[in-house]
Formats: sequence, structure tokens, C-alpha cells
Amino acid sequence: MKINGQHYRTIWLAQDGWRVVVIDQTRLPFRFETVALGSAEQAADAIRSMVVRGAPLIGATAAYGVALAMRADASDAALEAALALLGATRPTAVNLRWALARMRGALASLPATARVGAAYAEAAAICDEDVALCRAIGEHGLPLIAEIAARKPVGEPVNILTHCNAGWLATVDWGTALAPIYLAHDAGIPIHVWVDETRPRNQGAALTAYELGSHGVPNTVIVDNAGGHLMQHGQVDLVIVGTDRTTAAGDVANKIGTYLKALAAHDNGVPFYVALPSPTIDWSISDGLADIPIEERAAREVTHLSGLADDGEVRSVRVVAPGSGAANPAFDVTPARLVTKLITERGVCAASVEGLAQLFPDLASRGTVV
Ligand SMILES: CSC[C@@H](O)[C@@H](O)C(=O)COP(=O)(O)O
Repeated sequence: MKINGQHYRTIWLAQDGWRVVVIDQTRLPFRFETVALGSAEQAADAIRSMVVRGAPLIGATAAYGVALAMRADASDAALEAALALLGATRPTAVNLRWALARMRGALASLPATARVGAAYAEAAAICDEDVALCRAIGEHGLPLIAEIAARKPVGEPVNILTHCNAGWLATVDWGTALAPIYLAHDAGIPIHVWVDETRPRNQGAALTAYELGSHGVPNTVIVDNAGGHLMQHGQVDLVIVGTDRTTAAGDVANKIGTYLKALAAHDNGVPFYVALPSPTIDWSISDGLADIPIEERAAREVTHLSGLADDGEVRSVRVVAPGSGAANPAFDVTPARLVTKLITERGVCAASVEGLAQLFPDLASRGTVV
């Protein structure tokens, strides 16, 4: 993704060759700042505090967190401690567990002296693969948008609604839900994106609008409750969202509020697509409602909002009546029956055991290593 004409991934190695640089997403869209992570503890903090967020980027950061830990101490005990520390940062995105399992698989059988180099190489491979997976998701999703564009009067944009941020910032590059949108835009298809603001943390208003705007994709931010109204009035052609964990049967956990968008889409005959790379599939479970752990975050994210004040400073203000409590479930589960199709790196499939198994026979039969 280009920011001010310069291409950035969301995670890279510092010039010193060992620290791990990430974009501080808590500062966007008003400040573009990077942070250099120098230890597993700092990587864990970055994930926990959502300096980095989005399922694939959480996994990539955790992988580099293990490499940082190995640089400090490459013993068996240090490896296990780093895996435990990083694994406890956020519960819902299965990419975290997937990346850590992969790091353990790459390192555990090696002598301590070989672990640092192998850990950096494996983390870099996870990042490079994520870029390729997301690009492939874009290529498989593009025809779905092109088909709708072909049915519209020439020049009329395809209106796509998205929730949260499942773009470049949530991955290493390209994004999942936004990858088909970028490719369609680059192919000259007129696109307009309805961006759900995505309370409480406003990943839509702050991050999705920022990155779409940086790429020149026309977009309009709406309050989370506007989607149903727009669908009733024929102003949404399709919905594309990402996911933090998809079951082997196609249930999808994504940012809180996704389920309500799926219900509204279903009621209005609007196609509801979920884009995901295979590391987001948890092959060990099939009932999303029963088996996907839903992160409960701090009440302060609900009681307070932060934004740019007229004096140019970013400030936090309370919006909830003093004394009232606040609940903050960060994700919800959309049952497979409400998902039109899944868009993956291997193609588009039904959100079902059969659909996923057909595209991923190798992974479906093996189950997830966790
Ligand atoms: C490609 S990212 C898919 C999901 O991780 C994304 O939609 C999402 O819900 C992110 O939640 P977040 O709490 O910002 O990490």
C-alpha cells in the first residue's frame, strides 16, 4: 500500500536488521508513526494495546515476537515462555495461535544456536506468504465485483459495504476484504465503499477510510446502524467483510456488529461475502457460537471516544453518562447460513463443511495444529 507515494508493508525489519518496525495504528488517521519493537514483551504489548491489530497482522507480529525472544535467549524454556506470553494477548483471532504453532514447529527441534536465524526466516516467510494469500483473495474476489459492475449502467459505481478494517492495515499488505476492492479499483471499475465506523474503536472511520482514501478509492463513512437502511433502499450492491476465525463449517467471527449486517443483508437479498486466508480457518471446531472465544475488552473503549480536537491535538472524551457501566464484546459470530460465499486464496466457496473441504482437502483432513 502506498502512503504519500511510498510503498509500505505494515511490518518490516529495522535498519539494524533485528528490531521489528510496525505502524502505530492507535495514532492513525491523524498521525503516521512507526514503533520499533525490541523484545517479545514489546511485541505482546503492541498486540494487546492494538498498536497492531487485524487477524493476519497479529499472527505476523507474534511470529516476529518469537524471533525477538530467541535473540535474547534461545533456550527451550525461553521459547515456551515466549509462545505463552504472545499466545495470551488476544483470544479470538486464530491466526495468532496458527503463527505461534508454526514458529514452535520450525524451532523446537533445532539446537538453540540455530534458532535465532530460523525464527527470523520463518517470521519473514509468514509475512511474505500473507502478502501472496491476500493478493490471491483479491484476484478471486475481483470477478464478483466485476459481475455486478457489468449489470450496472456504464460509470455507475458498485456500492460495497464493509465493517471494521480488513484491509492492508489488518494484514501485511493488500488486506482480505479490501483486496478485491483495490484490484477492482485498479482495473478501472468504478467503486464506492460504505465504511461502517465500527464502534467502539472506530477501525472503519479511522483505518479503513484512511487506507481507502490513500489508495484513491471513493468512500463514505456511515454510523454502524445505517447499513440496514441503505440496504433497504438499494444502495448496497454487496457486503465484504473479513474474519478473525472461521470454523470448518463456515461460521465466521468478526468485529462486533458484523452479524447485524449479515442479518440485514439476508433480509434485503444483498450478497454477504467473507474474505479470509486459510490461516484464519480453525479446522478443529464447527460450531462458531459455542466454540469461538469472544474477547471482552475494557469498558473505557465504550465510555470514551478519542479524536482530533479543533486545536489539532488528539483528545479523549467521555460520551457515556457518569456512573453507567459498559459492556464491550469485541467480536460476534455470523452463522454460515447468512454467508453468501467465502473468498479465499484458493477460490470462492460455500460457507459449509463441504465447500471448505473441497477447496482445502489437505488442511480439512489434518485439522489445525494448536
Ligand atoms: C483481515 S482482518 C479480519 C479481522 O481481523 C477484522 O475484520 C477485525 O475484526 C479486526 O479486529 P481488531 O479488533 O481491530 O483486531
